[in-house]
Formats: sequence, C-alpha cells, structure tokens
Amino acid sequence: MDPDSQLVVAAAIVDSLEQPTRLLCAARAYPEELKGMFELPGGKVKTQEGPEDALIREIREELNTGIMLGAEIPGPTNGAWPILHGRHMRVWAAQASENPQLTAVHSRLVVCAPKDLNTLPWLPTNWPIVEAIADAFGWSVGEKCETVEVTK
Ligand SMILES: Nc1nc2c([nH]c(=O)n2[C@H]2C[C@H](O)[C@@H](COP(=O)(O)OP(=O)(O)OP(=O)(O)O)O2)c(=O)[nH]1
Repeated sequence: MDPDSQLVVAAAIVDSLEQPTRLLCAARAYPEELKGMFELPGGKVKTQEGPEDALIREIREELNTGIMLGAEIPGPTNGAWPILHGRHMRVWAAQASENPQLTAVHSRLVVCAPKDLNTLPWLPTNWPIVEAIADAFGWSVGEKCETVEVTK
C-alpha cells in the first residue's frame, strides 16, 4: 500500500450490532461521475487523526448522528480494502445512536435488507466489501446485479 495515499474510513451501519438485519447504504451526491452510486458513509482520515475518531467525525458530519463502533471488517491489504483512485479504506460495523439524516453529501439513504443489496448501483470497487460485510453478519446476498443508473 502506498503509505502516502490518504486512508478512507467507512461505517457499515446496521440496525442492531447484536442482531443486524439491515444495512444503511448511501448514494453519493457528487462528484458528477460518482453521483447516484452507493457507498458506505465515511471519508478521508485527516493528518494526526486516528481512524476511528475520523469515522465518528465523518458520520456526524454526513448523517448527523453518533455511532457505536463494532468489529472491523478487515480487507486484504493490511486490513484495508482497495477502492477508487488507488486509495484504501478501513471499514467498521456500527450502530447509529440517532436517526441518520440526509445531508448535502448524499442524494439518497436506503436502509437495505440483505437480499436487496445486490440490486443497488454500488461504486465499482465496493461490491467485495459489501460481500464481506454480509459474510460478517451471516447474511446471504447472492450475485451482484449489473445495474446501470442513468441520470440527467
Ligand atoms: N466514503 C466512502 N468513500 C468511498 C467508498 N468507496 C470508495 O471507493 N470511496 C472513495 C470515493 C472517494 O474517492 C474517497 C472518499 O472521499 P470522500 O469524498 O467521501 O471523502 P471526504 O468525505 O473526506 O470528502 P472531502 O472532504 O475530501 O471532499 O473514497 C465508500 O464506500 N465510502
């Protein structure tokens, strides 16, 4: 992993960490080329900031809620997942302490049942991460549907 590439952190926010049955999925509002594609809420870790603290800050900024962090869902590169633009992302299971709210960062929030996760137009590198999340929660998600979202 390029040590200079800025780490991204994201949350797999479920309805209950003890008995997870739904995942919060968020459609990006920008940039234009990623608009309408689904991601896990989160963002870039700032210099001097710990990854968990960065995640709590990002979720407060993006969804206006606190979160309780559960286990990390480790990826294949020192625990991180390869994502867009050569970046890497660490992912934690989480539960929101208040109702997540839509802000300018996202165009849609979907609380998704496991069986519907493969119907969302995910960012291109996100599907293996969603599969690992499902695996960690004991969900079955099937194959990814090839959805194409057309927006004006
Ligand atoms: N948050 C998030 N970013 C992802 C995911 N998958 C993925 O490839 N990315 C990419 C998109 C972006 O290139 C980068 C995260 O950038 P961001 O724009 O969300 O970061 P940020 O909130 O700190 O935003 P900014 O201050 O830099 O504008 O990681 C994902 O599931 N969640």
